[in-house]
Amino acid sequence: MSSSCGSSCESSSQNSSCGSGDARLAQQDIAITRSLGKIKNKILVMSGKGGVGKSTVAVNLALCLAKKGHKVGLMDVDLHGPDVVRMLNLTGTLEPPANPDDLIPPLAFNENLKVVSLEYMMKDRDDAIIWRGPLKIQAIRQFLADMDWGELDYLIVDAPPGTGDEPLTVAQTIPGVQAVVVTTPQAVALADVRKSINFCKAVDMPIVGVVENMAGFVCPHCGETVDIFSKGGGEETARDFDLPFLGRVPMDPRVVVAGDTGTPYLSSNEDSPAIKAFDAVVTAVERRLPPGPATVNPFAATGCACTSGGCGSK
Ligand SMILES: Nc1ncnc2c1ncn2[C@@H]1O[C@H](COP(=O)(O)OP(=O)(O)OP(=O)(O)O)[C@@H](O)[C@H]1O
Repeated sequence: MSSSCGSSCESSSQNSSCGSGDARLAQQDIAITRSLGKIKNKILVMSGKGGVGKSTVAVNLALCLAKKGHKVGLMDVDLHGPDVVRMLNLTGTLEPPANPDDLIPPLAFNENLKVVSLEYMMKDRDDAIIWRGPLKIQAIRQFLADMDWGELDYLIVDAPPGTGDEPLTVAQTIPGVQAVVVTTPQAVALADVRKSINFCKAVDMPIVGVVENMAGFVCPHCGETVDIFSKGGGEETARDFDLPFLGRVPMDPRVVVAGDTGTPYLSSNEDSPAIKAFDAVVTAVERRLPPGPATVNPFAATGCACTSGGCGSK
């Protein structure tokens, strides 16, 4: 990647003490704005707690939007557990451009979906990244500056759980980014999701809405729903914070198999409760963030970005 400051800056932070640090950051900000300039909607998928299905939601959100004909980018900034490449069974590598000053084209999953993962920075898939915050921040910024996304309706960013360096960097670096918050319905996850919501408020990142994942298991034999992780907590939290509830996705063993084998469930044409649920979530996202001109804060002017006018949310 075309870093302009060489290795002496590698351990620098956003507030670098390197003599040319401020100028370099300003230059990088310009590069990021240019790289993301033709993207209408940027969505950070985040969760308070690990393992609630954030990457699954990010991947399926991207796939479903692409399936509906939108131009979509998917970026995995989970340095410690990048799963997107595996979930999509992407085998290619990022090719450096012929001219080092040119931007790097992301991998194409299909004609509507482009993908980039920080996993491509690792020599070996099983290598562990052992980096402190400043390096992570710099890596994400560099990736944002160097990618050639072109025109997109949606850029979906998958960040690690919690409110650490990665989501913070995304929130502070990507202009107009908005959050989709994923949770499971049980109390321990909900306690953490409230932190995520408060994080969004603190960094002034609008929230598109809350998704409740793993919301009940539909028995394939009798069709009865078993609420393994309790019920309705995500919707209740959304209501408590006056946020749109985007929908609930049930547990489905096929989602696990799909993620493990890299054969995305959403690209199948099955008519299952999980697929219908993902579809409903995507429709809710499309309604709140139409693939038209970008809006920086859809909640600021009218209190509600819902184009149907019927959601009742603030
Ligand atoms: N609706 C679902 N039904 C069944 N399994 C699911 C569902 N959603 C996610 N999973 C499974 O749960 C596991 C964790 O999901 P995922 O990796 O998406 O979570 P995460 O929140 O991104 O995790 P991490 O904290 O590691 O980033 C995966 O095996 C995934 O296939």
